[in-house]
Amino acid sequence: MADSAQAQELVYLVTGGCGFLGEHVVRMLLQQEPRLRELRIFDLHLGPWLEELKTGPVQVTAIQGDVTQAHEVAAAVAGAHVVIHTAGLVDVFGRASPETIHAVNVQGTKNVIEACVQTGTQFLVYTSSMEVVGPNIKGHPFYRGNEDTPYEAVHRHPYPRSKALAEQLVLEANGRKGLRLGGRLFRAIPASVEHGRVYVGNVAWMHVLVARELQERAALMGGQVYFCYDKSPYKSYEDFNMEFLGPCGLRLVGTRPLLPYWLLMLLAFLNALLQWLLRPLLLYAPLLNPYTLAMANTTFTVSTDKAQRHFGYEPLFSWEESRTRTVRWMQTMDSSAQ
Ligand SMILES: NC(=O)c1ccc[n+]([C@@H]2O[C@H](COP(=O)([O-])OP(=O)(O)OC[C@H]3O[C@@H](n4cnc5c(N)ncnc54)[C@H](O)[C@@H]3O)[C@@H](O)[C@H]2O)c1
Ligand SMILES: C[C@@H](CO)CCC[C@@H](C)[C@H]1CC[C@H]2[C@@H]3[C@H](O)C=C4C[C@@H](O)CC[C@]4(C)[C@H]3CC[C@]12C
Repeated sequence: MADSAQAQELVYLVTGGCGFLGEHVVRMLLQQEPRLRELRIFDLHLGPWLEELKTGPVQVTAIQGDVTQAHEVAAAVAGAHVVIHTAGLVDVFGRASPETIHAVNVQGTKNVIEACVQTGTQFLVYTSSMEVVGPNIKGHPFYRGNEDTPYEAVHRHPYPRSKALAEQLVLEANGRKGLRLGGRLFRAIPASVEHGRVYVGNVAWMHVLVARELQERAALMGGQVYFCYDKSPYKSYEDFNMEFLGPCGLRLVGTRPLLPYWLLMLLAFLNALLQWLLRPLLLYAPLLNPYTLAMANTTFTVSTDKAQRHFGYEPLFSWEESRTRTVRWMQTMDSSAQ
């Protein structure tokens, strides 16, 4: 728990607070934000683990709600000093309709912004996504770029489109008055295709830090975009995954893709066709579709220190700690699944 020497007077709201990132943000706030008086956790699905948080000095308020419902959002936001908006629908597999993705990611964000404006919450931190930038539909690589690197962001897929629209809304609102195994995997992606990954604990820490520093440095930080980053190595999507799957007993076969790209693309399109044909009967949402294959085969990594320069961000977890914690998390997930 955070040091209680400082006055506890702040009310934080975390939307999507029971999600993968949201839970880390919630726990990080309780550990790292000494000024916290109340922590509101707003989510469509509340987790049972929230109960264990209610024994500490900070008032933890669980709110079951839907960001697409403006009145529910307004009620949750009212009186909060800071809102960290992570609630979102992450779907590149075709599980949800484009309309649903838009309703949650765009309209939901609109509702959060309007609630902040209407109830006078000055500080809003929004969790965007690398896909707001790319890879674009032309497959242009983004090689170790930063927030200022020019890149033609062109999207047709519902998820990146929704994230780009939502991010734009947030930026436009800035300044508004009145916001295991022993298996083998067969390489399918060239090892040379770098993909950016960041440990969730460092992403959560960056959210907490930016929310705190934004209150003191609004002139500098307001309206800014910050890439999340840490010391995670630059690797292909599959090689990076092996950092965690290897210790769990899996092995990646092949130094080069075992199947030619055209065959993977054919399989991806067959999956998309099957998804379309089966939709009236059942939800078929495989990992491999034209969009995910293009994502996995397009170099997209960042190299920046903007967050360090603007608000002193340094990753809280080293690469070694991040890897150890992730492997441990995977092993607990595997044992609970058995
Ligand atoms: N996981 C990633 O790799 C990644 C990378 C970049 C950005 N993001 C962004 O981070 C945010 C969190 O992603 P995550 O990986 O934790 O996903 P997640 O699915 O684990 O968490 C999302 C949370 O939002 C909640 N939610 C969904 N719809 C809601 C609604 N209508 N009303 C209220 N709550 C709702 C879900 O119940 C869930 O708890 C998202 O905005 C996502 O776009 C995720
Ligand atoms: C072709 C397969 C052989 O192994 C590999 C398919 C991998 C894909 C399922 C993933 C490749 C890139 C991933 C996405 C990327 O890491 C960034 C994302 C942004 C974030 O906002 C949400 C998750 C995701 C879209 C992520 C999803 C999984 C991939 C497409």
